[in-house]
Amino acid sequence: MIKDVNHIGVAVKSIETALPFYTGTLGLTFEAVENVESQRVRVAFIKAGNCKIELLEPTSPDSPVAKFIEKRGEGIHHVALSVDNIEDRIQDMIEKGIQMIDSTSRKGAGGANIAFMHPKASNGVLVEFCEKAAKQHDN
Ligand SMILES: C[C@@H](C(=O)O)C(=O)SCCNC(=O)CCNC(=O)[C@H](O)C(C)(C)COP(=O)(O)OP(=O)(O)OC[C@H]1O[C@@H](n2cnc3c(N)ncnc32)[C@H](O)[C@@H]1OP(=O)(O)O
Ligand SMILES: [Co+2]
Repeated sequence: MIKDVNHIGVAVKSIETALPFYTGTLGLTFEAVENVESQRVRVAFIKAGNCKIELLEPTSPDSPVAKFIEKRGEGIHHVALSVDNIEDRIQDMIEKGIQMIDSTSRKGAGGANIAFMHPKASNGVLVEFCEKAAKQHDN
């Protein structure tokens, strides 16, 4: 089942430069920063009620986020939806003819299982399915 919006990914050139706007100007709470090697990004999570903003800073020039910034500049990169049973959700999409970038889940930030849908399949929006690691609590 698709439950709610887990986070909004925002591509930034530098977390250090971008963070003060979210924490200082907007007054939101910084949660954690983490290197996600498999995606070649450093991420910072900022709590916004029940949702999060995920700042994505590329750690390699050929990473998806670096390519995105080069083509489109900084900005909203993806919408992550919380799901139960991610492998079933992926299969369901594939059966419905939706182009998934990941046909099985990968490890994302905080040990979550994640999978991306191609933006061409979802009106130009990169959608991430996100299944929380067993240890994580709800938000
Ligand atoms: C840490 C983790 C977590 O939350 O736990 C994360 O979020 S990691 C977040 C970072 N990881 C990822 O994004 C992994 C999944 N993404 C990818 O595999 C890639 O970025 C693709 C989405 C397949 C695009 O790669 P590709 O090499 O095809 O690049 P490309 O520049 O040629 O893009 C092909 C077409 O997709 C569009 N496109 C590219 N990135 C897009 C995005 N974020 N949102 C909407 N459209 C996008 C391009 O403008 C282009 O459209 P036109 O053809 O019209 O010009
Ligand atoms: Co994400």
